[in-house]
Amino acid sequence: MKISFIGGGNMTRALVTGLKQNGFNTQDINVVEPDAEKRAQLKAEFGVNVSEQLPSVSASDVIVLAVKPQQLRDLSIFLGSLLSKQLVISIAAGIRTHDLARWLGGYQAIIRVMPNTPAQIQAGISALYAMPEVSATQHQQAELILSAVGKVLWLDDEVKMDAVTAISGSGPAYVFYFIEAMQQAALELGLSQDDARNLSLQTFIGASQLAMQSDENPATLRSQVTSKGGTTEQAILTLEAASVKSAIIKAAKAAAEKSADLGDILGKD
Ligand SMILES: NC(=O)C1=CN([C@@H]2O[C@H](COP(=O)(O)OP(=O)(O)OC[C@H]3O[C@@H](n4cnc5c(N)ncnc54)[C@H](O)[C@@H]3O)[C@@H](O)[C@H]2O)C=CC1
Ligand SMILES: O=C(O)[C@@H]1CCC=N1
Repeated sequence: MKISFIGGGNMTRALVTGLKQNGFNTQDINVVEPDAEKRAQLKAEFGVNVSEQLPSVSASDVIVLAVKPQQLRDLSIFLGSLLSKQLVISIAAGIRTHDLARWLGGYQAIIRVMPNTPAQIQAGISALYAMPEVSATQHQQAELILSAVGKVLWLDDEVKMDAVTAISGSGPAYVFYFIEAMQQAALELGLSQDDARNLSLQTFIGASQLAMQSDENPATLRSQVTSKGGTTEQAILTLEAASVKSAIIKAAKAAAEKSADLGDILGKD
């Protein structure tokens, strides 16, 4: 299977890293990227083919659209004439498949995907939504690519993509934000950089794995850490007083709303 990525930025790098680590032949990957420095870096780092020219994608079985949502329309209007039988995968936040199909001149072999950056260590999770016209083989092609870099779930309703974007697409940023705060606290409490990093990250990994493997819900697991009159209780009381949980919920809802807005606004053209 030959894959072309259009846009050689953060998410393409994450996907290509994961695919390479999983044994995918990078000679079968082509990246179209206007920035010469990025092209040279991608070629040197991954051994992929790179091009400045969009027509280079015609020879691929799968074309992954990995440009910013705001860049997708202009690109798609040109891309439409180059398509014959390829599967088009769009990872752009917010952009709905029927708008993309319209920009591509009525081309409907489209799967919309929301991946996330842990794909680069094959620990991603991607949600996929296929237009009804997508063939069984094309479903398998998309699943093969995305399952090489993490877990995969299919959505039956494209509307859910806004929620997925807010949770797993943007989610790594919320987790890194929390880790930043934990590390800063560790430093302010007098620990070294190394100890701050190790203690924070191993705590995140350990707690996540425990939550994954346990039958208990996170609130119960939290209560098992929280001794009455103890240290955790003081921390949780402080978090509650600062409305941290409701701020996180509000943040995710703002992300979902932004995804829907991008679809509404950019889809008008
Ligand atoms: N970064 C993330 O965590 C995630 C991003 N996404 C989506 O992936 C897409 C790309 O995001 P990033 O990689 O973060 O953005 P980015 O800005 O890092 O990469 C976009 C790349 O596209 C290139 N580009 C611009 N116009 C182009 C054109 N006409 N032809 C070819 N390449 C062109 C730019 O030079 C840039 O290198 C976005 O639509 C975003 O919504 C989806 C899931 C997660
Ligand atoms: O921030 C963004 O718009 C993209 C989509 C999900 C993660 N990054």
